[in-house]
Amino acid sequence: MSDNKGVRRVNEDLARERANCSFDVREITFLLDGGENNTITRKKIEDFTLTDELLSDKVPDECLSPKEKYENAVRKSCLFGKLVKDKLLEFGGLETFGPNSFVLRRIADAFFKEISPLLLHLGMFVPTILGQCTAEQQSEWLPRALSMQVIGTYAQTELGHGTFIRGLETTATYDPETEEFVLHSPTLSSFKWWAGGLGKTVNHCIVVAQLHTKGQCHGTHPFIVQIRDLETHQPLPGIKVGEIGPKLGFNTADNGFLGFDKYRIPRMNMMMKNAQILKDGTYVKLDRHGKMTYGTMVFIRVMVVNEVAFNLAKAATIAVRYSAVRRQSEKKPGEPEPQILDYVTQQHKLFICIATAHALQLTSDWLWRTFSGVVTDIKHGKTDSLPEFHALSSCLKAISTSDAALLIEQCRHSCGGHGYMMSSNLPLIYSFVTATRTYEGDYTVLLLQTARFLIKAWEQAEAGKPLTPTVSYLTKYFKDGRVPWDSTSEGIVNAAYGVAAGKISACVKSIRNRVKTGLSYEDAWDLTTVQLVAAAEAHCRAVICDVYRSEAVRLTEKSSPNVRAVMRQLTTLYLHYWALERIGDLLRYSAVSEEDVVALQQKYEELLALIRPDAVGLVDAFDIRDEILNSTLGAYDGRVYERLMEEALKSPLNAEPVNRSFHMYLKPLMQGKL
Ligand SMILES: CC/C=C\C/C=C\C/C=C\C/C=C\C/C=C\C/C=C/C(=O)SCCNC(=O)CCNC(=O)[C@H](O)C(C)(C)COP(=O)(O)OP(=O)(O)OC[C@H]1O[C@@H](n2cnc3c(N)ncnc32)[C@H](O)[C@@H]1OP(=O)(O)O
Ligand SMILES: Cc1cc2nc3c(=O)[nH]c(=O)nc-3n(C[C@H](O)[C@H](O)[C@H](O)COP(=O)(O)OP(=O)(O)OC[C@H]3O[C@@H](n4cnc5c(N)ncnc54)[C@H](O)[C@@H]3O)c2cc1C
Repeated sequence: MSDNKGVRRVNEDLARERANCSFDVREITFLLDGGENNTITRKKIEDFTLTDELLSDKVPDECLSPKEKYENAVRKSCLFGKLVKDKLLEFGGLETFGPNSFVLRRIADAFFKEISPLLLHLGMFVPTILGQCTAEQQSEWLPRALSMQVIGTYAQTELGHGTFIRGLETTATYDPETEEFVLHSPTLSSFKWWAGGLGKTVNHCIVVAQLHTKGQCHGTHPFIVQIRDLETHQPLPGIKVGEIGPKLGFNTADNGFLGFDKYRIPRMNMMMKNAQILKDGTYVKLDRHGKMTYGTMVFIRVMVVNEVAFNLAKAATIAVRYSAVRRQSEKKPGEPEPQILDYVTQQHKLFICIATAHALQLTSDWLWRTFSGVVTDIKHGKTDSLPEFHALSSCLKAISTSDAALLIEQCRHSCGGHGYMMSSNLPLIYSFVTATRTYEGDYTVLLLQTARFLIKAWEQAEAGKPLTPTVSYLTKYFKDGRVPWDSTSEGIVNAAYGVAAGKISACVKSIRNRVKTGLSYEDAWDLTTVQLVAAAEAHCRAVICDVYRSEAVRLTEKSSPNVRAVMRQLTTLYLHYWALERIGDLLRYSAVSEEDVVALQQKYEELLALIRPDAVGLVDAFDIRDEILNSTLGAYDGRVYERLMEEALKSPLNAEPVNRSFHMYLKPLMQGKL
């Protein structure tokens, strides 16, 4: 399925793997895409966007200077932006920012090895206009944003505060005389810091600031602010803006800083869907829930689960194909060197990556559907489902990003030395994904948000009150005592819920015991946070296991027997992997015995052997084109060594036989003349 344009010889081992695959690869591709029609549309979009003319880079990006890299990324962003503007919206209008945006994201990876400086424009500026503006404001800003007349970003985080939004220091003070807001950065720590594209690219940004009117502060609110002249691109008077410097990744995203010196914007530039300032400065709150201005963050947390699933699929594709091509060592004296994929330890490193990519993809699709329901509720004025959804999206964002980053690094390890090459693309995939664990809410902080919800849910269960769907298991496991053990998939999911319930119960006891000693509730909570994070993690793992298992069963109801078999092997592998990883928890909270543990391990190893012949087929089914994979190790044809050499020869250091540093430094050193 993947692109293998031109008739090039496919590596023999890969060809044999494909010939031996037990199922029709396309069938799984359709499942993962959400149906054959989606696959057809995606491929059509990929075919007309991924042309050599748009993508060709004479020198690899990683060999460019930071400035050249940025300029190349802007060039490609404009080509990509024009494509989106001219053609891609035909595929779904504004819906492009729904499910089809995943296709856009996928294609974007062929244009940018790192990040587009315009990612935040499409990823956060436009969604915030949709989520935080009134209809009137949307009609003013949306057409200009979608046609790229205004280019924006989302500037919330400051030098001094990222997590604690209520602690932001930038002020927006309303002046009824002129009907304007005065934006000001009172301290160094109040400078906006991090917003993608802010450093050099954008001319507008959404600024989150403390709103002051009539001598009162009403907390943080979003404002649309023009920061650069549309003609000259010079920063406007009262604006101090620049780029924050090199980072572990994201180096083409020109993340920026921004300070205001009593900078004025019109009253109507406050995004007024959830709160308004009347002309005379009266504050009108429209958000009955209180956290609706955090909506863009919730939206991105949902998107990020899909984002990391896709990136893990890329890493798994690279590592599995490479492991089928690479031969090393010998299993028995004198035997030919085996494919490294034949080492059971290699299978242990990699098959969990394939299964996790499926688990996260199916969970992400489910989360997106749940999110759409919440959005519909909100449109009808109902916000009751928001606390549960905030708890759910927070933990899924935290666990999916953390798992994906660890497993992508595992894919890199599994490729030995060549995995360390930038041309393998594994370092860039890792540097991108590891950032997702931090941005849009740090891992620990988000799990603690989920824990707040879980503790409240436990108290509700105690009081005999009804519980919302994702915590309804607490009623079942409310009583003390171990969860019965049953080694079926359903049994493992139940045990995972039992572990979560046991951990939540332990947290409640800890907090109460600490309060009994005279501590305040806040101090008791704080001292229990290590356990609370673990409880939220256990809850989230149970949800992922449950959703993955049930969605895989549902999706494969009409599949061919072989596809159903391999999909079942993967879900079972995933459940066994996590049961073994968390065996201490199971021993504490369930009735699992030592013999059961031995049986779990044995079954896990059997599953590795069963999946082995289908491993290449499974990663082919992700159907990620070579242009998107961008990898010397993972291309469809498996010409690994040829590609490594071709890329090495593009290094600027190979452009001349002798570098001038020889004459300037080495020779004088050799001759004792330095
Ligand atoms: C080509 C491309 C096309 C398309 C692209 C499409 C998609 C792109 C996909 C991915 C994007 C990729 C890349 C983007 C790259 C980088 C972007 C990065 C951007 C950023 O990072 S923006 C900054 C994000 N910042 C954060 O996330 C900060 C985290 N902090 C918080 O969220 C809050 O401060 C925190 C920690 C939740 C606490 O808030 P606060 O102190 O105000 O609240 P309390 O703790 O007191 O809680 C009060 C109460 O409120 C509840 N609550 C909190 N948050 C929410 C919420 N969001 N929704 C609902 N309820 C919430 C909380 O639970 C408490 O409830 P309780 O009292 O317990 O009942
Ligand atoms: C690549 C990248 C891109 C970004 N893009 C943007 C952007 O476009 N726009 C934007 O506004 N922001 C952006 N950010 C900022 C990002 O949202 C924040 O960095 C993130 O929310 C974490 O906040 P922080 O940096 O303040 O970390 P901190 O909160 O300072 O965290 C540091 C440590 O303290 C711990 N900690 C903090 N609070 C608590 C607590 N209450 N309980 C327990 N532990 C705690 C954390 O767990 C962490 O270990 C970006 C960040 C990165 C890395």
